[in-house]
Amino acid sequence: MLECLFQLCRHYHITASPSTLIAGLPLENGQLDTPLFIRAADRIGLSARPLKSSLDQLNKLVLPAVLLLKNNKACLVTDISDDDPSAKQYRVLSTESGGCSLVEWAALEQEMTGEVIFVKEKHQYDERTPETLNLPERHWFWGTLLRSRKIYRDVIIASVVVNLFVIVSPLFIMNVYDRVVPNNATDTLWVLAIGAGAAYFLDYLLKKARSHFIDIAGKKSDILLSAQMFEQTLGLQFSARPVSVGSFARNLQEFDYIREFITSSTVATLVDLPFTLLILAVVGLLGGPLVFVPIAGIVIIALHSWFIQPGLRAAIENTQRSSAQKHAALIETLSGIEGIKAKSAEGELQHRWEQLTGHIAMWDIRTRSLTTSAATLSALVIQLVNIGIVVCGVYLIVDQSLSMGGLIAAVMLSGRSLAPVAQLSGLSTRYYQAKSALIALNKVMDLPVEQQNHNSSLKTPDISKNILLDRVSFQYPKQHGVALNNISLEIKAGEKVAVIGRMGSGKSTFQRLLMRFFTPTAGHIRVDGIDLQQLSPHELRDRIAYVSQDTQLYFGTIRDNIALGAGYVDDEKVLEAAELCGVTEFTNRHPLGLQMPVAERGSNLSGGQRQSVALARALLSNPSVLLFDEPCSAMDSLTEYQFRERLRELAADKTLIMTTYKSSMLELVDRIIVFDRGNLIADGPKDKVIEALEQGKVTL
Ligand SMILES: Nc1ncnc2c1ncn2[C@@H]1O[C@H](COP(=O)(O)OP(=O)(O)OP(=O)(O)O)[C@@H](O)[C@H]1O
Repeated sequence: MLECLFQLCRHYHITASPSTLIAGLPLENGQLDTPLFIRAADRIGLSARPLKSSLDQLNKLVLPAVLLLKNNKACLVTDISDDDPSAKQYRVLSTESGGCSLVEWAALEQEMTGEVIFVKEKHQYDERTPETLNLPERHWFWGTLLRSRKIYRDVIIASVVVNLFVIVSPLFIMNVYDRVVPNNATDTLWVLAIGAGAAYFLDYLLKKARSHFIDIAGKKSDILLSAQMFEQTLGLQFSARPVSVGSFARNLQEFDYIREFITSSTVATLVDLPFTLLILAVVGLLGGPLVFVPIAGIVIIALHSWFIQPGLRAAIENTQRSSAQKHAALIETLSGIEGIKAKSAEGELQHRWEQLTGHIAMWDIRTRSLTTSAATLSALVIQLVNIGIVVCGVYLIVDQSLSMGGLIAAVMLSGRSLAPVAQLSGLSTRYYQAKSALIALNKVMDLPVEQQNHNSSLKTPDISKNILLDRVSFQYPKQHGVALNNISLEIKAGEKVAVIGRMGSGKSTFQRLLMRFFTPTAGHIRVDGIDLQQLSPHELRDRIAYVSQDTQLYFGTIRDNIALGAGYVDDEKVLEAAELCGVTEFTNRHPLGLQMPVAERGSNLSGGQRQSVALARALLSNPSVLLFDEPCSAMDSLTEYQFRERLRELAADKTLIMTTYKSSMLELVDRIIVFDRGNLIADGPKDKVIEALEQGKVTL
């Protein structure tokens, strides 16, 4: 299917490579399925719709279409030739050569599964036709909820009927008191009872169906929204990365409040709220002026809810902010526990933790006390309204303007009219929690991501070509001073270069810019004459073996960690990379070999072992550029020696750019670049630069 999508790109003249098309998608075994195909197509401006269709139903006007074939295969049909009506032929784009072939009806029909994905280009306006009415863009949250609008429409219809049934019971009781009892009409009683019973049974079914539908809509939105949020988190530009991982994670977790808000109880209360007016109208019809008693009750509850709003808002805001702070402290402590223990700083952190917990508890209690006060007041008001209705009703009965049955019906109905209003305070708590969570998430969703348009990047040229830095400067966001200052240099294909300099001189920053983790604040980086910004970051990174100073390993096995991001790879290739980087030195001693478990962040491995796994991972895809930041800093001298010798062979036909403090590693390079405080202070053949350093002509 990926190949069909790639062919569709060619068909519609969209520039995108296969790796850009699937970048960031949750593929299973490296394959696209129908939902993922639709997602991938949507990102490049194509609209894809899967339908069940037979080959005969396929009309050439709706082509191109992707035909799903047996054995998980697919083909792209671009035309139907019906010159000869007895033998229709289908023009199928060949995925290998990009050429076309004509396939007979019978051959295709035999292979088809019956599912066809119709694909068309979404219309794109260009800058010559600017927007005039500034129509709102589809919001990530509301737009997703809108997708379930049909379900919510059914929920509203069910709610109307459910609320109509609310008046059944009071009317039944009224008729029993006013007509059945005075006339001993037991037959009528049974007719009424059966009618009311049937109505209640229907009411039960509708309520069940309503909550089921609300849950389905909520679940659907939940899955879509969570996927969008995670995609956004993974795609964030490095420059927009949150200051605190812990509080960022907490903000994402607050999505739970939104989830709660869009599920059953809240939505049902919200939908029931307007029907209070209908029930009040029935009370008015039955009891005339009696209706003013529940209205007074509603006004008191609503006013109380309104008065507590500012306090509630403040309490919820403070609870959520302090929870984010607490979460940030927890993550920071857990990730740096060794340093804390080494300095016996547990007490300090414990103090900070307890202070935060106390602060959260204080605001939590405030939220609860406000919500409870509203709930208690509502319960009191409902009781008082009942008494009020009975007292006023008796006067009306004495006045003969109300029947006994009418009074009982009015008491029952007024209780029902107050029920949704009584939930207002609980509703507003959930509303503010969801609103605050939505604001925090809106900020996350507005952060810039690396690749907004998956079809706007150029296909990455072979980056084994020259890499040129043209007056490149870079300053980290919210930092004083530049990390790199006006750097111009060219690294030729196949060159072996060491980047050296004192700590903080900009060596790692230089590599991060080459990886496009950050964009230069001035100047340009070009690969084969093309600005790095025009290239797809995913493709670019696929072609560079990058190993950073902080080796990152993930929970799983050594094999999982080596094959990370590579999709399906042969065991042989994994073993080859593992041997090359010295991983087998320690996995061979383990009973599980390459299946040896790795704890989170690789905490069960030594620094050197982590480094060798990271190197094996980088070298697995046989890239054309090797970009290493202190590759052997944590290795013992024997492992380093063995790695160096193997790297010498491996890097023979590749470009090697390596930062190092180890003079032994300089054996691998021909050229040395020296940085100092972000400036390029020396660049030349290895021997000359070393000589200049020794003679003090270049000082670090
Ligand atoms: N993520 C970051 N955010 C803000 N500033 C940073 C960041 N990373 C590095 N810096 C700053 O940029 C400058 C260059 O750092 P860089 O990591 O490139 O140095 P380096 O030469 O690799 O140092 P070392 O040899 O110690 O790793 C330093 O002043 C550092 O404080």
